Amino acid sequence: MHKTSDINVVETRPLPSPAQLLAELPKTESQADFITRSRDEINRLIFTSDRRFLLVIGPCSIHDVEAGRDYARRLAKLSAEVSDRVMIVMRVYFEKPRTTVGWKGLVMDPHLDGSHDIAAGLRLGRAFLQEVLDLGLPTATEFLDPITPQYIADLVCWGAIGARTTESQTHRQLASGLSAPIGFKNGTDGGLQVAVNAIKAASQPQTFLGVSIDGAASAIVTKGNRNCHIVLRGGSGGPNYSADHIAKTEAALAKGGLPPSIMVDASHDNSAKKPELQPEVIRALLAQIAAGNTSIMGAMVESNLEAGNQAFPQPKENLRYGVSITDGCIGWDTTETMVREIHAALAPHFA
Ligand SMILES: O=C[C@H](O)[C@H](O)COP(=O)(O)O
Ligand SMILES: C=C(OP(=O)(O)O)C(=O)O
Repeated sequence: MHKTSDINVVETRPLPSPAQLLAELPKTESQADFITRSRDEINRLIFTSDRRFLLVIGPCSIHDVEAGRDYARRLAKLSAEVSDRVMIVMRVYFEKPRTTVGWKGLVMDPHLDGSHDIAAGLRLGRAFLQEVLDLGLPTATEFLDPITPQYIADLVCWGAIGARTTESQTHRQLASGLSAPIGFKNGTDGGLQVAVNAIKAASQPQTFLGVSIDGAASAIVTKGNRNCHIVLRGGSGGPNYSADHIAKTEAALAKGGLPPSIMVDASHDNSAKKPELQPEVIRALLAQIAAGNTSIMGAMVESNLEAGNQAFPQPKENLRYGVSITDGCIGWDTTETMVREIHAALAPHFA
């Protein structure tokens, strides 16, 4: 008989079940309290008239947990300094969507050598999220693989569905069952409607295929996640954070029956992938807020210990410490200056 399946499959490697990993690295009671409080606070900033600014900031991806730890410690201090007006949430991104191919993140390839030791990646990711939470920093991540959330989503305070997957039914269904607030990026072509449709789909009950906490193939039945919003990240036609773009986004949200709540990603196509332009994007947003805008509730910034990025793959021993191996970031000095600038600019709203 002709073989008709697994023709292109080389190997199927068993993974621990989500329950096994959760038992190995259990969440503490204080982490659970902190996650719940952080999610509530994020939802207040997204959906109420609370004027604190939600800033999702951190490396494009975590590839070296030692550098990630160093970054998180610095960010925790900075966060405490500005917390009366700015709520800082750290980007702890472990899964990278690729335009074609490339390193897919710490969960998929933790040893950075193409060995794709996913079990080790999930373990490393879960442990690192706990370290960040223990520093008093809420965590943000992108959900890409539909099974990964079972292993880590209980430790995530805010999640993103990326520009390449906002239109995917699989990701909308997934978001409908997630417990954290979720930001849907606009499409890579700049299209807003895909994000509006995604927010609507994710808010509804859904049934889809997934794995249970014990790792068994299951039908997952969700209630719908009502805590979703749009993230503007620019597109192939250019940036989309100008007052005119914000007004168009407000109109698209209103037409979809959604509240006017917008996060702007200062990176990606909003800075033409030139990381050093991110502070200018943030300044433009602050100017709109100063002029009376109330729909811009927060921003996203890609920041690391050192500015820029470095080529990858390359031998691990040649990698420069604290430099992104995915998209370019602003460095720590610029980060501090920019965050303090946001804090100062918001003073009039808290007088
Ligand atoms: O944020 C990261 C990247 O923009 C995203 O993963 C796509 O990367 P790529 O176009 O280099 O594959
Ligand atoms: C991949 C990312 O963004 P986008 O989906 O907007 O390209 C990201 O924020 O890391």
